[in-house]
Amino acid sequence: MPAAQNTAQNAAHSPRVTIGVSLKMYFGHHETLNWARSIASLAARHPAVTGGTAELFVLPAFPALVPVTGILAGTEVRTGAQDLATDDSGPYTGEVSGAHLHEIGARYAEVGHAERRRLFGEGDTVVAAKTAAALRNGLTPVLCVGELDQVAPAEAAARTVAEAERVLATASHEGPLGPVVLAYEPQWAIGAPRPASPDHIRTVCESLTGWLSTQPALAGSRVIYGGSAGPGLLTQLGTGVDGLFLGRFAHDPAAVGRILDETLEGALACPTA
Ligand SMILES: O=C(CO)COP(=O)(O)O
Repeated sequence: MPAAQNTAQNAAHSPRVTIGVSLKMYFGHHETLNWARSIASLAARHPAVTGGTAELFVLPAFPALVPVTGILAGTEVRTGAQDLATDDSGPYTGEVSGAHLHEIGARYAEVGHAERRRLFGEGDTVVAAKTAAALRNGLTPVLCVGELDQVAPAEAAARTVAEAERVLATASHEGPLGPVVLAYEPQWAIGAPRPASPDHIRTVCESLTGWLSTQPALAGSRVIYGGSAGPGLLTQLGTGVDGLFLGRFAHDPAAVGRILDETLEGALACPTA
């Protein structure tokens, strides 16, 4: 397909910027619902969302998924879970299956976050099994990848592409792959005062995008950056990344509004097919 036609099709079918928010375990229940109401009202009127320049997804805690999905119904904002089980039903105390999540309206499931790897001992095998569980249940995996220690951008890119390749190759043994959101989150930049440098982020995200372009089974995937991301970063990044994965800096809905404003500024482009 000629490049111009391909670009035109992307513009027609996929929003240019993907903005995800994980609330982690920061908010109580009522705080979560109030935040979701603010995001619903923002999304209903913000031209980036209503005009399709930005797509927004939010990942609340499990108990808030049903009410938050209800609050956001009628907007273009989708919801998802911060985790899911490797299996679809059975004796797995405390777990929530992908089938259950899809049934209640979730459309995304986060897997492989650094906090789950570090605090809950999840390794590549579990992350791959959860990725496969999301895909077979109609959920888009938000697969977090990223180097542990701060290293040079080229080394970070090599490690991160290798991680994505490893996890997705293992997931492919369980079933067909499909579009994923690859969330590049350098582990050292999570919960930090500031994000990785724009040069670092661009180098790694462009490598991930380049690798994805060689993987037809993952066509339609996106590459977003997370790790102390907030207002101003998209503008600094310009091209080379498909969006952001927000944590603390989305707690103030006004900050989400400022980030959506940035998606309208025109300097951003979507390099991912
Ligand atoms: O881990 C993150 C998103 O999943 C990033 O969190 P912070 O932006 O709070 O560092």
